[in-house]
Amino acid sequence: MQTFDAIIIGAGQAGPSLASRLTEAGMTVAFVERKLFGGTCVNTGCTPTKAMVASAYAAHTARRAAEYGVKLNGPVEIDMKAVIARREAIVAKSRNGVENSLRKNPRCTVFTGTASFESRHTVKVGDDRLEAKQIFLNVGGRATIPDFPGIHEVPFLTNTSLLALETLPKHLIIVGGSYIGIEFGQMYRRFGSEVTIIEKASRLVQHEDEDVSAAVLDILQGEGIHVRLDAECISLVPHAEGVSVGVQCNSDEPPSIGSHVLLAVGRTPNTQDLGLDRAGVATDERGYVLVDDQLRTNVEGIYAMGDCNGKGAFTHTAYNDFEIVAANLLDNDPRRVSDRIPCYAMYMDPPLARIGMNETEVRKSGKRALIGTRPMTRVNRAVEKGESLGFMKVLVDAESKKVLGASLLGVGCDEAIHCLLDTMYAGAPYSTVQRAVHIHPTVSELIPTLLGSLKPLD
Ligand SMILES: Cc1cc2nc3c(=O)[nH]c(=O)nc-3n(C[C@H](O)[C@H](O)[C@H](O)COP(=O)(O)OP(=O)(O)OC[C@H]3O[C@@H](n4cnc5c(N)ncnc54)[C@H](O)[C@@H]3O)c2cc1C
Ligand SMILES: NC(=O)c1ccc[n+]([C@@H]2O[C@H](COP(=O)([O-])OP(=O)(O)OC[C@H]3O[C@@H](n4cnc5c(N)ncnc54)[C@H](O)[C@@H]3O)[C@@H](O)[C@H]2O)c1
Repeated sequence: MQTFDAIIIGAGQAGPSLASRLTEAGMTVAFVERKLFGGTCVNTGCTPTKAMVASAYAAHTARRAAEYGVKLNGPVEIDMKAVIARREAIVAKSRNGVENSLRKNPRCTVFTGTASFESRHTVKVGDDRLEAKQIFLNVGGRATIPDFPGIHEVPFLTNTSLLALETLPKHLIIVGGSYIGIEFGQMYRRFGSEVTIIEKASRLVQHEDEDVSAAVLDILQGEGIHVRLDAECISLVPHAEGVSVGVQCNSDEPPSIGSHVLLAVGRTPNTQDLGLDRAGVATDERGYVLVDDQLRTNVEGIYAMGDCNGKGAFTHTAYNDFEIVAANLLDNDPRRVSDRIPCYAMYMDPPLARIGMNETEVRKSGKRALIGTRPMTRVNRAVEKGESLGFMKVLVDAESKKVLGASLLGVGCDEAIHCLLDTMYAGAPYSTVQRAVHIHPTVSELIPTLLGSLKPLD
């Protein structure tokens, strides 16, 4: 048995930073990772996809070159091997950075393998048995593999295996019309694949407002992506061209025939092989570790951070979990999950940025509110760049005058939205941003104008 002050399981977005803080505070740490340092975001999530989104954007802009008065001496061609090499160079730098910082840390001992609990304070990794009073879980999640009829008869792809594909799919069928489906769908369309997105809801990104879903659909269809909605019953059958994806059980709607199928229907937490029952750690029915507002599980000394606790599903929420745990344990600062304001972006082009409540949620809440909307065609910078698709929408509490939330779909909106987000964190009224002088020409400069257009939400 090897004894440490702490054991951290999983090198995702929270664990490595926590290892640093704990060892700086003089503690000894056993760090366990079974596969790739940096976890999902670095290896199979944010970093590789955003690197490929950048390549796809370059291809898209090159195809539009003539609109900008730029001549190309031939059609735009994609070199997938070069796209992948660029992506992998970016990923490797990040992954190696995380791994090296852990291995170089003299107070941190790295174990490679799958960790599972033997009891509340002991964990097994291969032949090693580790013991600590404090144990931190940062085990993340993986693509959900639904139990579709025929699923085991076709070679389906997930976000991980698609990244390993070196050739361009002739026709990529994507099941799931949310973040992963849309980001990959637009990217592969721009690389030259035919793409069909199949979604069971009656609209794409169903958790967004209807006008946002409609604008996203328009943009994707405008690039030649086929979208099939209300797909209630997916089935998979091998086909001479690859795979046939049935969408309905009770009607004779034709299936979609493609060369490859990507499953993008959500994530499953990596908690089933952790032996949580042997430690007595409680999970919900989907396998997410139950935690309180300071990320403590029901067992003293065991904490869960990142996607595996179901309180967030993003890199920034996983990192914030590290900050919360470190602040409570080391800084005598009672930070809490409930202090954070929901925020995220979907990296289609143009990006969709979201903070706080959307219009549907505000209406449901019954709050008296003000709403402002503006099309991106009113943003000079977007027009000058030739990228004026999308719109901005902001909601404000009619009484407190504080920003309730915003949905910004447009070029640069993933950055511009932070002036509203920071106003929310500051607890300041919307007039603070409305009166701020923003730089011309930027996308952010339309936000004061947007706030000047607020009207009662009827
Ligand atoms: C395609 C895709 C694109 C994404 N894009 C974005 C984006 O643009 N922005 C954003 O904010 N989020 C994005 N996300 C989500 C983001 O990747 C995750 O929210 C984030 O990585 C969660 O981090 P984590 O620390 O919870 O766990 P992870 O990063 O998943 O890390 C968990 C680690 O634990 C290890 N592990 C698991 N079980 C064990 C065990 N028993 N023993 C030892 N090690 C174990 C795993 O190998 C892994 O390395 C994306 C996700 C995907 C799939
Ligand atoms: N930009 C980002 O921050 C980013 C990018 C990619 C992924 N992510 C993270 O990864 C997670 C997973 O993303 P995701 O897109 O796989 O999941 P998701 O849960 O966001 O969306 C899944 C989609 O699949 C649909 N679906 C579910 N079952 C279906 C079925 N049987 N047939 C057809 N459609 C079905 C759902 O209606 C939904 O639209 C997200 O929650 C997000 O946190 C984030």
